[in-house]
Amino acid sequence: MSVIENEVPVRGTGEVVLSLTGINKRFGAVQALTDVDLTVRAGEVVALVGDNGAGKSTLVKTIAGVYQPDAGLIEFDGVPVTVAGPAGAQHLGIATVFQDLALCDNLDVVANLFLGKEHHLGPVMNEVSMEREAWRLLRSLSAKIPSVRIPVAGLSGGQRQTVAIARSLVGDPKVVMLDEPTAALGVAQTAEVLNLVERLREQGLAVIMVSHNMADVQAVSDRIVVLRLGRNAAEFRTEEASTDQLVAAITGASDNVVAQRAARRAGHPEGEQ
Ligand SMILES: Nc1ncnc2c1ncn2[C@@H]1O[C@H](COP(=O)(O)OP(=O)(O)OP(=O)(O)O)[C@@H](O)[C@H]1O
Repeated sequence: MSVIENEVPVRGTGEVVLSLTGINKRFGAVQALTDVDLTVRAGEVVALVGDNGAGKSTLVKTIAGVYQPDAGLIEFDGVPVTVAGPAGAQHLGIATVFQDLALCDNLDVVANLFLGKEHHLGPVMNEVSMEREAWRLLRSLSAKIPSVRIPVAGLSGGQRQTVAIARSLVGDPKVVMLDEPTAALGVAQTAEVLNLVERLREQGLAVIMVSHNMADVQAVSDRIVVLRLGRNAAEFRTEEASTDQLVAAITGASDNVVAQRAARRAGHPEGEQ
């Protein structure tokens, strides 16, 4: 098995890649999202947090093209876009790793990575090219996968998450959304997955990570966006947010001076209050 050099494309960091303004989404009588704003830059990890029912999944699915917003603006690379279905999201360069990972247990790592996007050489699949690309992707994530020719059923939870994240990189996206990537993982595997998130940031990707785990969020994100009852409740620079402040913002006990100041500070340059 050949291992080629680790070519990792690094994009310009700091530019706004994805921007959502005033997003609204209603399901029948339920107003799931009300005037939600979200911005993600290249080389930035934004954690999306909130209690059950806060609207995180609805927002992720709206960005992923699964739902169409009732109102609001989505801009990708500064251009207003309509994310017309999951294929439209993929075409724009928005990849999503959903919680169920949607891996085919009986297929090997290579087959899972390129499911539906197989490389062809004339009428036959180009296994050599796919295997080479599989190793390149896994190495770009510093992933610990022993072989790309074993069925994913034999992999650990962390390795399965690794394969799902590597698969999201096929097609060279600019935005990667991770829905609860460490749910149900042990301590070591969680650390492994958080390392992958760091690698995504290093590659200049804009990363949105949904998580209930405040320790994970604080370990790996640059910014934390809190949703509550379908609205923006607070936003923090991660290094400025204490766990107490986060919990207060999530639960709604944030209508106190400390959390409001933190939220204001996150939205303004230093010294500008
Ligand atoms: N397809 C749907 N049909 C009807 N209501 C929905 C649908 N999807 C979400 N909702 C409702 O929208 C609101 C937001 O739900 P959402 O799943 O986005 O929250 P969440 O923050 O992801 O919660 P969790 O952490 O439990 O996954 C909830 O009141 C939910 O019941």
